[in-house]
Amino acid sequence: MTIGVIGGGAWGTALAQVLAETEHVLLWAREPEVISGINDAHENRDFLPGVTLSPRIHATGDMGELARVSTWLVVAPAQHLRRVLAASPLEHQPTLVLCAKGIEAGSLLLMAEVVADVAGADLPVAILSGPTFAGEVARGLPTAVTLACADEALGETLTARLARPAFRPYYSDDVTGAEIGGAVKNVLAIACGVVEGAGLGLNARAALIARGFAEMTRFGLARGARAETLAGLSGLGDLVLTCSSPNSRNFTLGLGIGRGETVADLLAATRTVAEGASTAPVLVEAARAVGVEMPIAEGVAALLAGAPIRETVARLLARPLKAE
Ligand SMILES: NC(=O)c1ccc[n+]([C@@H]2O[C@H](COP(=O)([O-])OP(=O)(O)OC[C@H]3O[C@@H](n4cnc5c(N)ncnc54)[C@H](O)[C@@H]3O)[C@@H](O)[C@H]2O)c1
Ligand SMILES: O=P(O)(O)OC[C@H](O)CO
Repeated sequence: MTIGVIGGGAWGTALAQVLAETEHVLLWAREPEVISGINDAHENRDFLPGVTLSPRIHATGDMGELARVSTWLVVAPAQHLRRVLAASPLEHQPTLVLCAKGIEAGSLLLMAEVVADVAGADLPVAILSGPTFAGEVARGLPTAVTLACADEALGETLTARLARPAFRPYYSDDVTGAEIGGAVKNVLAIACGVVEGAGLGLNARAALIARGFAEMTRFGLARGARAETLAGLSGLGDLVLTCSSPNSRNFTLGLGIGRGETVADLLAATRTVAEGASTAPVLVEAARAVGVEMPIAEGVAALLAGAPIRETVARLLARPLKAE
């Protein structure tokens, strides 16, 4: 085995498939049926059905096996990252490439900050983020991502290591910017889904994307991100993708809310994760903590808590007029 992946959801499986073009991949998954499906039938029917997986991917439920490889792509959902890492053999000092998009509830920490909290700041960490629907990546369709790492030499090594003919990472040293773009776009995708589901029109969706991007930028700058990172693949690139397609789980959650379904029913009906649902209230709290206004994110958090759509939209439109 040459490289590890933690998390056998759609994204962990798609990344394993891309890496397996040239490497042997050890994939840790939680679900016994995912492990046996990958090893015996070369398919992850639960989270990425319809894709024949490389025989170079070996799935395991034993975290201890990860000690055999020194680089791990960590693809557990944001709210589970801390617990999953705490159970892993971190004492072997692996290099971690973090692939979840979110902010931890309670601590308000970004993913790299969670790692520093769990394992100490010395562990080498990078962020992989960008416009990446798992199904497209797994099918080998052209995709570009941001690979952010504060250590330039390591970042460039990882960029070269993860690149494949149709999978193109761009290096950045702005870890915070890459993290914030990915976390915030999920919340805005829910808003765009609501607009679609409630039939509020394409003008409204374009306004949400543009004003949502302004919110992302204000929050990012306040947290030390750079504007050009937020305007790149991991920010604006992913925002445009996720806000314009029902292939997005976050957009689809919003679509259901917009059509009048309850959030509880929508979340109960799926095993897949819509990170924006847990990120929205956390983002609102994190923005308040740095004195940044995020009215769209607040609207999404209110809708997720059960506020009526009509009132939430009216509140957004009634805000004082201001300069763009
Ligand atoms: N699917 C994509 O297209 C895509 C693309 C880029 C980034 N991401 C990000 O990758 C992360 C993982 O998403 P995904 O799409 O692979 O997941 P998924 O929705 O396909 O599957 C859910 C995942 O959550 C895991 N899970 C559920 N309960 C858990 C628990 N208690 N502890 C640990 N893990 C648990 C499951 O094992 C499974 O791996 C998310 O942060 C997501 O935003 C996803
Ligand atoms: O399906 P979503 O909404 O989780 O989006 C998947 C990826 O993050 C798109 O880049």
